[in-house]
Amino acid sequence: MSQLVFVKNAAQLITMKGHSDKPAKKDDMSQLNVIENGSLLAKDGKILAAAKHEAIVQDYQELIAEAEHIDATNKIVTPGLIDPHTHLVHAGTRESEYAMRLKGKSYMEIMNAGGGIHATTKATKQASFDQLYEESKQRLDTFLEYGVTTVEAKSGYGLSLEHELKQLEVAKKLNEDHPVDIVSTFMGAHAVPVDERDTPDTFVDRVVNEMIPEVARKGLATFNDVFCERGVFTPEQSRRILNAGKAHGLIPKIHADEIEPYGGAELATEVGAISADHLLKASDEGIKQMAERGVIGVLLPGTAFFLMAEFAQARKMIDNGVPVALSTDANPGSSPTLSLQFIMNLGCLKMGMTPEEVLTATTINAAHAIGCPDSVGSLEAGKKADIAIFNVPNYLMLSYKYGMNHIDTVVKGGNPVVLEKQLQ
Ligand SMILES: N=CN[C@@H](CCC(=O)O)C(=O)O
Ligand SMILES: [Zn+2]
Repeated sequence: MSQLVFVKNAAQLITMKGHSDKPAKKDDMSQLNVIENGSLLAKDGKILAAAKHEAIVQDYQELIAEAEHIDATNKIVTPGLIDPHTHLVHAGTRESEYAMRLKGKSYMEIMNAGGGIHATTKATKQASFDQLYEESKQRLDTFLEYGVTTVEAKSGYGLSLEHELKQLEVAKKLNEDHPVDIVSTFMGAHAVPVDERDTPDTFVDRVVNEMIPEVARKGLATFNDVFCERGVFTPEQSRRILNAGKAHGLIPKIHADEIEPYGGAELATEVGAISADHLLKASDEGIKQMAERGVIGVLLPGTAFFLMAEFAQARKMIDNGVPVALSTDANPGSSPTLSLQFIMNLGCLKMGMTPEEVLTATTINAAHAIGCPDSVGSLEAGKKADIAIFNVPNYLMLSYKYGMNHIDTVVKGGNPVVLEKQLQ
C-alpha cells in the first residue's frame, strides 16, 4: 500500500518553484513562489502536488481520503532546510578557546599554538568510530529538530588517511541510519598536522597521492575542499589539491578568504568550484569573477558572529549576481551552532539580506551548492517530500522573532519525523 501524507491549509506554502535548473541570483533570490492557503500531497516519499488547497482537494479526493493529514492552519510550510557546509563529524568541544578569544586571543593565534583545528584533530583521532558516530548523531538530531533535512558534512579532523576515512565512514553510516541526508566532502587539507614528519608540501603530497585517490576509490565523498588561508594552505597548494580531486571525480569546494584576502574567490573561479565558502574578505575582483562563472557563495555569518569578525558582503555579492547560500559551518571552533534559523536571522540583521533571500539561500540555492537541486530544495512534484512546517503565520516572523526554533513539524521523505512541537 502506498504511503500518503497530506499537509493542508498552510497560511503560506513556500514552494521555491522555478529555480531547480540553476541557482537563483539577483532579484530571482526574492521569488519564493508562495501559495496562500496551500496544501501538499506526498506519495511514497515524493511530492505529488503542491497547490492551492481547493485545487488539490478537487484533483486528489480519493488519495486524500487515505492520507495521513497534517494540519498547517496558521503555519508556514517550506522545503526542508539544507545546510551546505558543516563539520558534522568530530569529537569534543573547545569552550576554553572561546574563553581565550573573549580575552583577546585570535583564532589563528590559538591554532598556531597547537589548538584550534589541531585540538579537535587530536580528539577525533582518539575517538572510536562508535563515539564519533554517537556525538555526530546527536548533532544530526538537533539539525532535524530545527528543520534541516539535508546537510553537507566534511572530514578534516583526521589529517591522515586512516582517520579521514574514519570520519567519512561515520558520515556514510549516519546517512544510511538517520533521517537527515548527508552529502560528504573530503577535506584532508584542513590543516597541516602538527607532526614533524610533514612540511606543508610533503603533507600536500600525501593528500594528493595517498588520500584523494583512496577516498575517491571508496566512493566516500562527492566534493573536495581545502582551507586556503595564509598560514594554512597557499593558493598554489590549494590549486594542486583541488585539481587532484577533480582528476579523481571530486568536485572542488574551497574555504576562501575567511581571515584575510588571499585570492580564494579567484581560485574557486579558476578551478571551476561549485562553491566558495566564507568569503568574509573576498576581493571585489573575486566577487566579480564568481558572478561571471556562477560560483555559489556559501556564506557563514555564524562564523563571523562567533569570531567577532566583519561579516561577508552578502548585499554586494547578491547585487553583483553571485548566487548566495547560507550555512551554519557547524564546528567546535568557529561556529558551534546547529541552528540554521539563527543563521537566517544573522543573514538579515548582519549581512543586509532580505527575509526572502535568506529562505532561498537555505533551500534551493543550498541544494545547488551541494549538487542536489533535482531532488530537494523546493516543493515541486517529483522531489523528495522533505518539508519543514513552522509555527508562524507568515515567513517574516522567522526573521522577526529571532534566535528561536519555530519548527512545528518536519516531514522527511514523506515520514513525519518531528511532530507538533510547541513554539519555544
Ligand atoms: N576555517 C576552517 N575550518 C572551519 C573551522 C574549523 C575549526 O575551528 O575547528 C571553518 O570553516 O570555520
Ligand atoms: Zn568550514
